Amino acid sequence: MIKITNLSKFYGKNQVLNAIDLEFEKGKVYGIVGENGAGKTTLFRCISGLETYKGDIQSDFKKLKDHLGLLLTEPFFFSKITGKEYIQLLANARSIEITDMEKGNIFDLPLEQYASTYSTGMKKKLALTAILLQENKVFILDEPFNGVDIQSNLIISRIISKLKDLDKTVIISSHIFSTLAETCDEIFLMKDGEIIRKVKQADFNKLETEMKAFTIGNRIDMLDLK
Ligand SMILES: Nc1ncnc2c1ncn2[C@@H]1O[C@H](COP(=O)(O)OP(=O)(O)OP(=O)(O)O)[C@@H](O)[C@H]1O
Repeated sequence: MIKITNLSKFYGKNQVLNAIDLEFEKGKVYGIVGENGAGKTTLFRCISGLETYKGDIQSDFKKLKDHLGLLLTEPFFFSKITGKEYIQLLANARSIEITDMEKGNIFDLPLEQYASTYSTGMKKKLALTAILLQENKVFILDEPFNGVDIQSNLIISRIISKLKDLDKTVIISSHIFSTLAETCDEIFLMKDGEIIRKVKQADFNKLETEMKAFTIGNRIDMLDLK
């Protein structure tokens, strides 16, 4: 279990997270939706220990970040590191020995190639493969479906279901509501750094309708297309 209490984050004078209270349980998949700039990535970075913050993040683990795999929206790789070396590097950080690299190569990536020369989607798939092979207990996936081909998206959906079955905690952000609705047990709606709705599976349809009405209702009249 991860319990976030009264979490706030400022960049200078700009408050980007405001008094967030959230709980994430084992064996559950959570979705975070919200417009661009709502604070999803910042929240993920705080949970992952990459940012300082005000408030409290408690977990069942002595050090949460030793059990957490974070997939960034745009993973970064140093030059002259092959896909294989990158996977090995992350495995070493958890003292895990990978005996059969090809078996773990779920997306069939060219692992002998430098990771920095991969395409956008390939980079995302490599970063995901590496955190999966780390045998983490908690996975935070920032827009995992974005920029990845259809077949790989299906694989990612299957992986998320499998992680749930393995009693892991999975937290995903996505702008594709239908994908989240198919995958998640609970969805949190963020706006301006706050969690404004916590919605269980039974009410996903209602949330989607509300979100669409809000967006279209406010914006469409402003369009003056010629
Ligand atoms: N390093 C930073 N320094 C200053 N401000 C930042 C920094 N990182 C993010 N922000 C600001 O924090 C706010 C939240 O950004 P964040 O990236 O968390 O949003 P998001 O919900 O993930 O957006 P998106 O859907 O576009 O990925 C934005 O106003 C952004 O400009």
